[in-house]
Amino acid sequence: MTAIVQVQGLTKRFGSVTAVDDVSFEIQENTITGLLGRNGAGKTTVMNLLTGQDFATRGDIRVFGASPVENPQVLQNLSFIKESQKYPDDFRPKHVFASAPWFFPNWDAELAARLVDDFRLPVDRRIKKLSRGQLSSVGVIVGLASRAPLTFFDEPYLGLDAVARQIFYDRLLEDYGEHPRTVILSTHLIDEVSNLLENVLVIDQGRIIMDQDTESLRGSAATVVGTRAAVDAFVEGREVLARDGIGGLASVTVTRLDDRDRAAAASAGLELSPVSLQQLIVQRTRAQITTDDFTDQLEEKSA
Ligand SMILES: Nc1ncnc2c1ncn2[C@@H]1O[C@H](COP(=O)(O)OP(=O)(O)OP(=O)(O)O)[C@@H](O)[C@H]1O
Repeated sequence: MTAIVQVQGLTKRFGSVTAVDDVSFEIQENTITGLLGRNGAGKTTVMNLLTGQDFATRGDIRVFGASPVENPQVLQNLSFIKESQKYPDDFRPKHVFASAPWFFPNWDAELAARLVDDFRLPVDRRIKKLSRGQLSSVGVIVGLASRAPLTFFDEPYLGLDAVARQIFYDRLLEDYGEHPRTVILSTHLIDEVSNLLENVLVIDQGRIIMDQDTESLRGSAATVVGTRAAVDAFVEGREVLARDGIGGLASVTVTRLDDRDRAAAASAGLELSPVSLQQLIVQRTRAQITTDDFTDQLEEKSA
């Protein structure tokens, strides 16, 4: 495995706001990674830093082994698709696609044409007149057809309808299968993309709170359902991510169940159900907040 992105002790401050707080991580070549987190968590800031669009306050970033800042060798291998992309005033989608080969050496015009059909994009209409979803599809087409060795999608599909989003996921997977590359995707639609993602990086308040492959993450927790007494007895002493219940029934999400635990749950008459990636991330993010609050309170008390 080759690390395409290597980040060490990265911090970005905007005045008194610490948007990225001393984070370190790596992203391996030819993988699809989800950069996930709540609003304002720091995702766009991380992407801006990795693509050389902003300067770090502190820390080290290596992309293809070098700093991305003003580095054409690195930048020509990147494609960064973001919601706030600006185009010249009189540009139409056909102008975007015609100029793309200048920026992207691997540009595939045939793929772009196929995607234009898939998304039913009016290529002759001025960009300013496009609907929200049509504008997003311009970005998605550029991101896919550019076939950049390292592609960033930052919330690429605002306004895209469910059919168009599914087309994006399907085409990304197909094309990635034929032309492997490294993709970093930031999104709030975690369950929709969960089958796409091989790794997840979860950022919260500027810190990485999860850096894991999706497979092991999925297997890391399960929800135990049954009578309250049996569930309580089973989960005692375990790490609990979430609790729910009604009347005499309880539903508790716990981590790290091995085969023996699963057999014990079955013989206690309990049901185990898998936890979706979205549930897991929401629960872990909440657990982190609670732990942070608790630590803050302790620090305040001891001050
Ligand atoms: N130029 C700036 N000046 C001041 N604060 C900023 C600036 N850019 C970002 N921030 C702050 O940094 C934090 C991280 O912002 P960022 O845009 O990276 O979050 P995000 O995870 O992409 O959020 P969202 O999911 O809402 O798009 C936020 O608190 C934001 O308000």
